[in-house]
Amino acid sequence: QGTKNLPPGPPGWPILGNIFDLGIAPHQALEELKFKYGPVLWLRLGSMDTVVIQSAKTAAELLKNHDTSFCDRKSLEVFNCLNYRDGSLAVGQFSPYWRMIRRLCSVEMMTVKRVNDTASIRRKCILQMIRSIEDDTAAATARGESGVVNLPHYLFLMSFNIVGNLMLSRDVVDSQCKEGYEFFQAMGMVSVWAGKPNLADFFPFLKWLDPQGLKRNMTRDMGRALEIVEGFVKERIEEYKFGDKEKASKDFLDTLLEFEGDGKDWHEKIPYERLIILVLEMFFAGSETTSTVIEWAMAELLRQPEAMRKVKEELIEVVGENRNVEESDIEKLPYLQVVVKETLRLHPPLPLLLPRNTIQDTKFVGYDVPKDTQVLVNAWAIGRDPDSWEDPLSFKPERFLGLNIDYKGQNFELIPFGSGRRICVGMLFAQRVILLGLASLIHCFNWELDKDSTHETLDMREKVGISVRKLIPLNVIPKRCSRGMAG
Ligand code: HEM
Repeated sequence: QGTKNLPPGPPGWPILGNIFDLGIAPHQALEELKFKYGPVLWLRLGSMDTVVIQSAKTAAELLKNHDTSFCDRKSLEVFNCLNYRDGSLAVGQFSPYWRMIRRLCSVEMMTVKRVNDTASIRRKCILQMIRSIEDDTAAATARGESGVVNLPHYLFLMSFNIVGNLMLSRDVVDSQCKEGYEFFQAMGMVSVWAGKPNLADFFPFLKWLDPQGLKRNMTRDMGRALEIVEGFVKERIEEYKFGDKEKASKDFLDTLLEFEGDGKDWHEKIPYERLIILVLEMFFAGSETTSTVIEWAMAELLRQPEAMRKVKEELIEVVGENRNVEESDIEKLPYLQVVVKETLRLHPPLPLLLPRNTIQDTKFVGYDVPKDTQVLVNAWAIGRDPDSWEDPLSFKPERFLGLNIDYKGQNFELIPFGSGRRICVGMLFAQRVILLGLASLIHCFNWELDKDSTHETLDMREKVGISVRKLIPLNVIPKRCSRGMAG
């Protein structure tokens, strides 16, 4: 790199560079390196230059003061199949198309009004989840079994269905929707292929060889998922033609289909192929991330019976026992809110956010960062940084009471949704689903751990994939307690 003043980092191997420094849980391995090299780290991953940012102060510098230089994305090689990247908002390049979609999301689809107007969708899907948990537990008990449920399974179905209703106004995973199950399966596999480390990301000369077969598998499964979404889109276009469907309100698909240009960055309709990619992407971006947070929150609360008791008491006081929790109750549930903040601090589902890429040579906190460098922000390490947090590894929701720190991209010690131009577009939706989902689970049931664990021994190890989940899915026994949820 000639005379450039690059950030410090560990020496690398010839050709391979620092690939082995990443280990199986890169966010954890990178945090270790921070203690030796400081909060701005330089790595060479094969032929990919990488900068890692690991403190609140440097993250603020990057995402507030240098966001323009770092607002491009570095995309994984598996997303280069089926022209996915061209249509994508999340891994798409910083371009007029990206600006147009981003603006459409912020101004039309993800506004506070739209989020408020879709409260009934979240309510319906969360009630469906509660009912399935109840029915399955009753059936298991009737068979003489213990009634243990695999909580993440129900959570994932619930959040997947919420996205389906927001995007397409339909229960995608439903016995009435025959393609739904196949779509659900295909999307599960898309997450698997996207979550596996791929040698072709580090060595571009391996791209055409696809040595692990990841791109081949992705092409098959994403291809199937796109075909199914295309079927849904065609159905909608037919409905428009015959005008046979009265809809109370527009969904995401209507907004995309009706769009005809913004007079600024885009002057035509959204190309059909890209529109399908965008719909699919919302399932990908919005399901596992959201459900994972609820699972971690439940696991933390089951380890701390005192905190669980406080959430429950607050719910009984505000909601009572004879009706369901509503979104309008949430603002009166301060303890629930801090439980969610504390969960997002310790368990951001995307610990390294989504990789950025530099669009130009940039001087950053005294270092030179060349054009086309991958930039990772370790939100996981920042959330556990002793310089920002007292007793950082303990789950203590109380720390947030009376503290004006939120996760909306202004406080850089807590950035699970990122910050700046590329901050998560689904943040408001996710926040509502997490709060209402968690509140409803705790309001309706008393939860016990299965016989293999106690609150002291519950396994909290992480599994790294497209998001970071619990290695051992949370298996719990629900005991029905509230009389709400009947309707
Ligand atoms: C707990 C739930 C979620 C978490 C933690 C999360 C986190 C993130 C993060 C860290 C980013 C990258 C931010 C950056 O680069 O600064 C992101 C981007 C994005 N998220 Fe989320 N997300 C969640 C839920 C959702 C939901 C529900 C949706 C949509 C329905 C969504 C859609 C997106 C999209 C489209 C982007 C790309 C934005 C862009 O590149 O311009 N996310 N999310």
